[in-house]
Amino acid sequence: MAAIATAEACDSNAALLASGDLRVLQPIFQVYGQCRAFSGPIVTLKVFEDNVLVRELLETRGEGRVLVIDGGGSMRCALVGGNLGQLAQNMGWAGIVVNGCIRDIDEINGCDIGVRALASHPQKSNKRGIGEKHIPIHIAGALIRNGEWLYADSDGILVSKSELSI
Ligand SMILES: O=C([O-])CC(=O)C(=O)O
Repeated sequence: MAAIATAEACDSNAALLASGDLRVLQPIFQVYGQCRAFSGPIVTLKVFEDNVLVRELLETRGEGRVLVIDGGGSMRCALVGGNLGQLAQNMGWAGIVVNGCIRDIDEINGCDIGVRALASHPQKSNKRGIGEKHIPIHIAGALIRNGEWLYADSDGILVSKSELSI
């Protein structure tokens, strides 16, 4: 997929930024995974210290989409680890953005996907299966809706109401 540079996208889409159709996530994320730049349609998920639904979604075909998880910013456990990173790669997801923590960082850094998360944490999450898929979420100062587009590179992360053209 042709990469769109986030800085260039901001410079050339001032009207979209002003209207809110293009949003810049606050720079709170650490960079993990082999793909420093990635983009795709967004699948949203809201959970709290429970990653059963994360696995459920990553077991479906990614088709170049990006899973964006609102984990409530919890610093008490990891929502994604090496197994789920490998699963995401194998199922064709472009990347995962986590408002929360991840673990098995060395394994995740070997996966051919892009990953952003707040931090690493060695402890696994609960396995109750509680959460909501495909709902609007609010992370890093931005509202994110299922089906919108995400663009991430070394400069930051953008969310766009529709696909951006170069
Ligand atoms: O299963 C989990 O809770 C997450 C994990 O450690 C992995 O994906 O390897």
